[in-house]
Amino acid sequence: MSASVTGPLRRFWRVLGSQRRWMMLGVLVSLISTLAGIALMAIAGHFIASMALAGATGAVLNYYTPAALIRAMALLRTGGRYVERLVNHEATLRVLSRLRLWLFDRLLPLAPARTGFLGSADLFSRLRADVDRLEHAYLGIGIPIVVALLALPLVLAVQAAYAWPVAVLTAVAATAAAVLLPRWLIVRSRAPSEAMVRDEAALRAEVGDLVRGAAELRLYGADAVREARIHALTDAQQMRLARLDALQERGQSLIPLLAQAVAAGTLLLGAAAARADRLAGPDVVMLVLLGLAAFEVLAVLPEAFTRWGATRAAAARVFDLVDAEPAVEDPAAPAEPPSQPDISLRGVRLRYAEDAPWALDGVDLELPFGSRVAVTGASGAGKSSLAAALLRFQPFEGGRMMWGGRSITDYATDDVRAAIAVVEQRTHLFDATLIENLRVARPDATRAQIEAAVHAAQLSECVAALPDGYDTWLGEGGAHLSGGEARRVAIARALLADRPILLLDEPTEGLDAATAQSLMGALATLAEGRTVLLITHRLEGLSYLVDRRVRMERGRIVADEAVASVSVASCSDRFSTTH
Ligand SMILES: Nc1ncnc2c1ncn2[C@@H]1O[C@H](COP(=O)(O)OP(=O)(O)OP(=O)(O)O)[C@@H](O)[C@H]1O
Repeated sequence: MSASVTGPLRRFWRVLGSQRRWMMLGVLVSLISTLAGIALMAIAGHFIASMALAGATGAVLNYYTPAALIRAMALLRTGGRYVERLVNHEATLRVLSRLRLWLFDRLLPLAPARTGFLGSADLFSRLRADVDRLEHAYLGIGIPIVVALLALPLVLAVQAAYAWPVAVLTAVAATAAAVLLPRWLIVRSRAPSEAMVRDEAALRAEVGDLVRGAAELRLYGADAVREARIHALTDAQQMRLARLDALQERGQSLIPLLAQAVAAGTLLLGAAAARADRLAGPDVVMLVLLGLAAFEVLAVLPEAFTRWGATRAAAARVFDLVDAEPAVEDPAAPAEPPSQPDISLRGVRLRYAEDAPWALDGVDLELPFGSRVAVTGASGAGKSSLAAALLRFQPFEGGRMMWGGRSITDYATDDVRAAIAVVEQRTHLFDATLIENLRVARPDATRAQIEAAVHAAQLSECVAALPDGYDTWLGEGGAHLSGGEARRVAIARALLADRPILLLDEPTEGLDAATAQSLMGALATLAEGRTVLLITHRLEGLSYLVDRRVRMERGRIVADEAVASVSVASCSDRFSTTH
């Protein structure tokens, strides 16, 4: 089979690592039980024919040996099937967990710069549906094909030992069933299978969008258009499924035809050999049954090969994803993180594609440890790009960026990120309990540390009002919290993480003026003793956090000025005065 047909699947095999041992054990047990089934049929046929012949001729027959063999094969087949289930169940679970962990390990360094181009639906589809398909490759494709390829030569060898023309006949028909038919099926099923895998993600995205945007669509009367698109995609998928089913059925109906032809041919050849005294009557029966049993093993191949195209497409999509290079690579020997992360940018340039305009076009900025600077500017000025460069999510191309007196490129990206706490407008809250959401920032935080952070973020009252306190489930995206409360959770996280640099990206955007005002104390407490980099369109209402302001325009810093200090009672001050 050509490399383009097997390539992604071969790579998938290599990814499985030590789990391959379980898969090979599964194949071995399946092979044993399959061979036991074939032998059972052949020996039983031989035995019954011999008994009939002995009855007719009055000859003496040793039936102890065949009877014992039949019993042994029956036990081996039944026991084998049972063990096969157990081993293959274990192997499938191991394959799935190995694949998911492998995929997550490779995806994490790519986020967000390299995974952002995929919609969440597409990413989810690759993580779920494509990996599920690969998991089924083992049971649905691997086992049937490998067992058929290993069992067939053994059947042929036994046939050849009795009558080589019968073995040749079976081999020719088996080649048609095991090589030509699969080739035809793979070629014919490739286009619909690949389209099916691709459209699955599109369908998921459409349905997700329809559900999330249902109110908007209804309001503007646009739901019919969306529904029509979903219907069209569903119909196309149904048609492809029907095409694949028809192909599989056509393939499957050919196998019994070939089996019958082999049985008839074997009978003719066997009868001729029996007449010439080269073969006994019961041997002919055994050969016919051996041929039929061999074709039973081949009968599952059409299904396996029609699945091949979709599985190969799924493997290709998964590899496509993980083969993306991380946007920023770690150095081979990262430097030790500095004790004091002073930041200095000189002529830093950044763009998102080779032919894209510069998002940062020669930025000079000094941020010694403890400085408190606001970066302002209109939409598209380059504020978020500055943050992305600092967080090492995006590489910068020109100039230099120093971190604690050394080039930032000398440090591992994770070490740089570990020094920065981020509070942004859209902090992600997980569909989990409040305490789990807080522990994201510090998995080993003690209860006392969590309570202190919650207190400083002025979230205590909210926690007390929640039905299960810290164990309250927050819902998808923190749906059960108000915007202000969600922002306080983000602040509590940043307090727990306790990092020297604080990056605030529009920390009060989207909140009403009163809620934004009520966050002042918590934000002021969070900012205490750290470098503060505040990214905002408007400094109004946030100037208490900074003492300097730089203004950006088209990727450059065009103004750098002091901000009159505004003092805000920090959370700790407030609490000390009220107690
Ligand atoms: N992920 C991205 N891919 C391609 N271009 C991008 C990306 N992010 C930003 N840009 C482009 O880079 C330029 C600077 O955008 P950036 O988001 O840094 O500005 P901003 O000042 O943060 O704007 P806003 O306040 O609206 O977030 C813009 O032209 C923008 O279109």
